[in-house]
Amino acid sequence: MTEPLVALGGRHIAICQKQLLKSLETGGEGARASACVDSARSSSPTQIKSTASPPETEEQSSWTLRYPSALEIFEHIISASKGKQIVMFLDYDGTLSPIVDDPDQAFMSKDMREAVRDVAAYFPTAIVSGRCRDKVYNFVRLAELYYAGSHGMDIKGPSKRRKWNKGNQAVIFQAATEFLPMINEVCKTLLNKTSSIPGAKVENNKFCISVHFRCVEEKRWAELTEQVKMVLSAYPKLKLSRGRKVLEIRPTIKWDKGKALEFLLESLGYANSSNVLPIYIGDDQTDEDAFKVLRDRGQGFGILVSRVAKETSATYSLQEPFEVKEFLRRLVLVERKRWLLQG
Ligand SMILES: O=P(O)(O)OC[C@H]1O[C@H](O[C@H]2O[C@H](CO)[C@@H](O)[C@H](O)[C@H]2O)[C@H](O)[C@@H](O)[C@@H]1O
Repeated sequence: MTEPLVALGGRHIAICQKQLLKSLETGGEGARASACVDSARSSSPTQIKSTASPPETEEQSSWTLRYPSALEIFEHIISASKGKQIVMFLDYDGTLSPIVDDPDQAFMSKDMREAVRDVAAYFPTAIVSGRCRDKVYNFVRLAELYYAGSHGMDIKGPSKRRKWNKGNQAVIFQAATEFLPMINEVCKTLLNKTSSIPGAKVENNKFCISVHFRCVEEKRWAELTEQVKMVLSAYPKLKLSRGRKVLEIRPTIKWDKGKALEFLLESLGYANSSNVLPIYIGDDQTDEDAFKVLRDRGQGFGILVSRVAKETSATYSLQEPFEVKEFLRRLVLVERKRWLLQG
């Protein structure tokens, strides 16, 4: 199992995750409870006005002790990757692009695109998103990546040739095609039922649907949730979960971002390999399925992007997309150096 590290005053100490959780029991519980209370509101602050970091609370520092910054323990990640092929999995919203009010305006920066392009030159790289695959492709626009849209239910290989693929443009996996008519029908009904709630937005993500409430007055959140639940009561084959100020509707099939990660590792020939180090970076509830898969495999690292303390199955953390970019850049620098040294 890949051993996590804890950063203490700049020093890094390998520590068993269970011991650490036990030693932090009191602080951990507090973090869990308040993370729950604050989830909808603070898991996704509407706008962050200042770039200055507020002083760290006790809760926050015990959380970063449990889930150290992937930038601080960077050298540990590098030594764990020696002799192994890193495979990079990246969520989109809140990971590569900052969270914004309008989902259609969630662009990634030019710098971030460059960082992802560089990473993909050295490591097989996949975007795993709740969005519909075409939409997330239009934001990222890199043909050398794998794309898993609709929370991993719609996977396509790179159209640009890399040494680990055959330039296969065909859709390589769709887990929920029989749900398409149902999703379209529910989408229409939801558009109609939520039209009286200002700010509500229904997004058709092909095999799933997002109902956004980021721009809805807080006093109407419950009403919107009730409307959605009412519509869904006629569709027992669809389930509801919650993301960052969004209600996510998905088929009840046993397929999620974790399954997509396993599917992609298998497609790359790493199903039972110990020579692989998968790294999954994500910020949202649906990314937890992928973090759990890595934890259960005892392989690789899940990195949660969050400014606030949250219960997670990830091993490490990063605070925001800017830090994700730094992490990707540093990985590329190290790999470039390795290649140069190998001649
Ligand atoms: O798996 P992801 O790539 O993280 O997608 C999850 C959802 O992300 C988008 O919504 C979130 O980002 C929006 C733009 O910043 C924001 O306005 C919204 O409040 C967030 O929940 C996307 O629009 C959804 O379809 C995805 O399911």
